Amino acid sequence: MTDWTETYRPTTLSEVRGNNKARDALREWAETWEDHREPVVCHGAPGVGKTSAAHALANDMGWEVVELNASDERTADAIERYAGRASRNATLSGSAGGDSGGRQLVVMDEADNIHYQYDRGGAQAVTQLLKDANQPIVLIANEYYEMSQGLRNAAREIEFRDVSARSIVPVLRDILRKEGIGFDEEALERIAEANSGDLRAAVKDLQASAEGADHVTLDDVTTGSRNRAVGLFEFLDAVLKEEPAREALQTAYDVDETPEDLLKWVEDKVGLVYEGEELARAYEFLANADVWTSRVYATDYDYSWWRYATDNLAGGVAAARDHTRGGWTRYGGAPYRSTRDSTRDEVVRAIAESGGFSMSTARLDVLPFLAAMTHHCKPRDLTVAMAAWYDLDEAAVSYITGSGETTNKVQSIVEDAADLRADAVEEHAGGAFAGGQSEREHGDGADETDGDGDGDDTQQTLDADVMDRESDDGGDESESEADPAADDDGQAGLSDFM
Ligand SMILES: Nc1ncnc2c1ncn2[C@@H]1O[C@H](COP(=O)(O)OP(=O)(O)OP(=O)(O)O)[C@@H](O)[C@H]1O
Repeated sequence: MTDWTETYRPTTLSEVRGNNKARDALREWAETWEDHREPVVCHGAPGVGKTSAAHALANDMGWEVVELNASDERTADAIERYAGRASRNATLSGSAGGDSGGRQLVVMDEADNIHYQYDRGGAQAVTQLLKDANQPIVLIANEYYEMSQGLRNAAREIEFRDVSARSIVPVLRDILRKEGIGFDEEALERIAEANSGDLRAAVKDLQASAEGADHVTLDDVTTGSRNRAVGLFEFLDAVLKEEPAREALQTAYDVDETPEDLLKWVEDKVGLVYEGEELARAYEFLANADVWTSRVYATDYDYSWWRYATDNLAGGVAAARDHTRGGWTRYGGAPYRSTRDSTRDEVVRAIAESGGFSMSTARLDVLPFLAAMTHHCKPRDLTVAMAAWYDLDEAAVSYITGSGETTNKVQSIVEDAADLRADAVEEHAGGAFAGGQSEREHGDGADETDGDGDGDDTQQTLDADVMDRESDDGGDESESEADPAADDDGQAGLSDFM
């Protein structure tokens, strides 16, 4: 059975129900876009039709749609690609056929999750790119005030309100007519009221109630079977501030995210609200949740373990709280770990590709090994060789070694690695990456390199060097002195990690 929330998305703005004022404002924004060139932000609760309206608008204008998720991709890069200068050139050259032809409507979902801290150039760069964009951009957000003030000022605001039951009923009626299914009016009213404000949830309930029926009566309607979709910030408020354990758990079930993602959010934000002992108790529940989510993978994707993860991350964390709290919390963007995860994914990919490993071998076996061997960038020459071999940037070296990304130490390692790579290219010879180690004494096997220039020598040398480390770990005092951040490196002898 097809998903009615997709099948019956309005194809034109005039079919968008329940938010006439917002709909008209959106149309006016698009029709005058050439004059003002502002982005627009459509905000409101989940399921009220923001995304549907943006797509319907594009259809009316004859614009293509490019969908971006603000929390998935490096936002500045994504905007640059689709709405920066280069994209204008490409688009204008192909837009000979009239005013609207060739335009792309960039629809950026989850704009309240834009992850500024780790994005190229941060909030200002994103805001500037939006201001200079050469394509119309619609930002979609649930929580307007979670967006930075700069971003809010840079974009026109259109608020989508909860859709009234009175406006939901005709949408449901239309769908059943198109499906050729009869209905009692009161059945539709019941569904509309039970999902107050959330059109998408109402359409879902309608489909569930009408399944297999040729006439929907009040008895077919299971009201309260699901609540309206809950946004992430509402969920965080419920767990961290407002609801007792049982209700918080129920709320967690209504968020459209996996327990893994919910765990990242709670873990990242709990410190903004909890303190002292309640924070410690909350972390215990989060650690449990982490164990349960890992068990899903350990059991070849048995997702039934997710239940226990949700119990812990929602019910448990809510129970860890000493008292309820009011007020407004600025939760900020997507969790820190998601950026760490994307760095990790890049590192794992680089290791897998150059080593010819599977991703899981690279992640589970090789990465921990490299991390242990180069802990806090010690030994330095090995760390340089590794960075050269895998072509790692500062974030990746920092991820593997545990040293701060912005320290001189990491930056100078990446620079030296770049030199090594350049030398290797120049010499067209294998073994060049091992330059940093050339003065070292290699153990058995170091000279078994094949010299065929494909870089295997480097791996051999790295391996050999690694073997040597057990008895030789003292060669980097100069680095410690040069780098104030190296104080914590005293223990980084290789033997500690073998
Ligand atoms: N006439 C209509 N007007 C608006 N939405 C409709 C209409 N008919 C059906 N729908 C359905 O209502 C739902 C509206 O959800 P939509 O995804 O647009 O909301 P949203 O506000 O963007 O939510 P989110 O913030 O979760 O992305 C869609 O699934 C759409 O199919």
